[in-house]
Amino acid sequence: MSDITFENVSKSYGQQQVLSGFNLEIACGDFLAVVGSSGSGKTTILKMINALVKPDSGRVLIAGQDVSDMDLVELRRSIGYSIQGNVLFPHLDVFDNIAFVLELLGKSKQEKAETVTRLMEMFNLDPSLRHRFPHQLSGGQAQRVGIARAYATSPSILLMDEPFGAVDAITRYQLQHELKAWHAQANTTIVFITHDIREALFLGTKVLVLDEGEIQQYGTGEELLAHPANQFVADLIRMSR
Ligand SMILES: Nc1ncnc2c1ncn2[C@@H]1O[C@H](COP(=O)(O)OP(=O)(O)OP(=O)(O)O)[C@@H](O)[C@H]1O
Repeated sequence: MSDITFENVSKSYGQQQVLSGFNLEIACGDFLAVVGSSGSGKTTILKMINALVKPDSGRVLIAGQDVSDMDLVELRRSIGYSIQGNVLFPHLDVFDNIAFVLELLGKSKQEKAETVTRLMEMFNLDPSLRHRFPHQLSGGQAQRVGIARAYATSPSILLMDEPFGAVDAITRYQLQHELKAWHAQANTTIVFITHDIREALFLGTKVLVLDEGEIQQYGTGEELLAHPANQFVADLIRMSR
């Protein structure tokens, strides 16, 4: 497991400043749910952790090491990345989608088979789905395959950008419960982006409320519910009821 630190990070896209002097400490093994309005900088923060976006100034550290000094292949291997919607390779079946990175790493046939079997069990995918193609899966199954693929190398950090945004309410509910139960017994730090404060409060061991690149509140769900730091957080929580 690794802790993640943002140290005085600033980021602009052209004229638009998204983050300015941003500081954040994410502890090992936490499930951090980041919630905030559209355009508040959530995805920018997430992508800085796996160096898809680079800060203009300041540093992002994983276990004390600046990500910009790390080997990109190593870095991305140690960080799983799961995003919303249709992310599977359409021409590969479930097995090959999940085994994709293992194949790149040159793992043996047996190792791939064992890992895929374990991951399918872990993420509640029936073995009969092994040779289905993405278009033959339900939205929930496809999302589970996407998460299994992101977790194929047993990364110590899993980044999830609205992974349940594209599925129906019942599937979303199931996936939320499965993910929460799985995290409770996994040695993985999760950073999970959502628009939904209810989802954030349910899943997060910590919740970060963001607005226009500024942290409005950072604490446990209980802390947010009992002591909203400002009107923005109070309004957000009112919406969840
Ligand atoms: N590559 C880019 N080029 C230019 N502007 C960008 C780029 N990426 C993001 N932005 C802008 O930066 C701001 C923050 O974007 P970001 O994706 O981090 O927000 P977000 O909170 O994840 O939004 P959403 O919830 O809508 O996905 C937005 O105004 C967005 O339009």
